[in-house]
Amino acid sequence: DKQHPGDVHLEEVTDWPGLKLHLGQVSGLALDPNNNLVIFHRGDHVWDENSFDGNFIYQERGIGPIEESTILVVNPNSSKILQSAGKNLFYLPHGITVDRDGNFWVTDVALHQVFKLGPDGSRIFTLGKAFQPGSDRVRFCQPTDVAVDPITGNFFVSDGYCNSRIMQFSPQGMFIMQWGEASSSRIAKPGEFRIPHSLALVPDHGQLCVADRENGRIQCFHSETGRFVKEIKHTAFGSRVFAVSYASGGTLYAVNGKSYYGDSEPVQGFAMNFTTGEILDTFVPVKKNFDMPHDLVASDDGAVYVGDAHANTVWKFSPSEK
Ligand SMILES: O=C(N[C@@H](O)C(=O)O)c1ccccc1
Repeated sequence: DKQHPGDVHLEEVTDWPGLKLHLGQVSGLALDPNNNLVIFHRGDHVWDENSFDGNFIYQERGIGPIEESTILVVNPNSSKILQSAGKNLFYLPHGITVDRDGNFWVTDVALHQVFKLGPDGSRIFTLGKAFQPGSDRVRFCQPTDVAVDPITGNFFVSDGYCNSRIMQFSPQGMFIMQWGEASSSRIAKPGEFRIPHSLALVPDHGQLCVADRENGRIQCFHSETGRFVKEIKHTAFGSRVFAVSYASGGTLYAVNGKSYYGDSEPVQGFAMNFTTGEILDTFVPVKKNFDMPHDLVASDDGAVYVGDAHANTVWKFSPSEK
């Protein structure tokens, strides 16, 4: 394909100024219609083992929302901050996407809500009941990501750490349909999830791909019907796949994660041929290591950005001749 022929290798842009951005836990990355990088981070808030009780109720409501800008729009080369938004709105940012009109769509796992913000960062609407986890049509449970169909304007929500479903809504936020169920046995079947963690629309194939995190696999579905199309899974993924991203041109990108029982697979980025699923390339930073790469976004010009929720860093990778 045009952007990732076999003889190209992604290498870290080691002098990218974005490495110097002062960020909290980086939970989500997106690209806006001008191909600027959008970073969603947690400022001085962290998600750790004390953040929630056994019923997924956020325990740190008293500290209030993050006061600093949680949404930064930066120049992809100079990393100059072009816009700051998302002040005093969020408690635990998670996923982000920007639609073709420049609206920001985000999830907050503490609020259990999905927000649509206008291009200026103003709140347009929210779905979900603040701080109230649930699994009906008006409540989420730690929703993880949003994807917006550029043709229909319908949007999808991956819900979530404590649910196992993908929900589809109309452009105005009316529930349309949902699919998915929890993986019950060790062998996960198609359409089952163990933390649907990240979404990637593949518009040229009419598909929505999901990072099925704890099943260590990517599942792709027909976006209009929810019908299972295929699974992409590799031994090299190890036990957890955190994020997936698709840039027009046929390449699907993903990052895996350390597993609890420390299996041997290294934590790295993957570039795959979307059609065949084969791994075309893997990539890691040059100096620092990935700690918990949490999201990634691939741009049509071949650059790939990885955000790390423990290293509090965003890395930039670009294709170079092998
Ligand atoms: O997965 C976790 N966090 C990341 O995904 C994230 O920070 O979004 C997590 C799980 C248990 C306890 C604390 C954090």
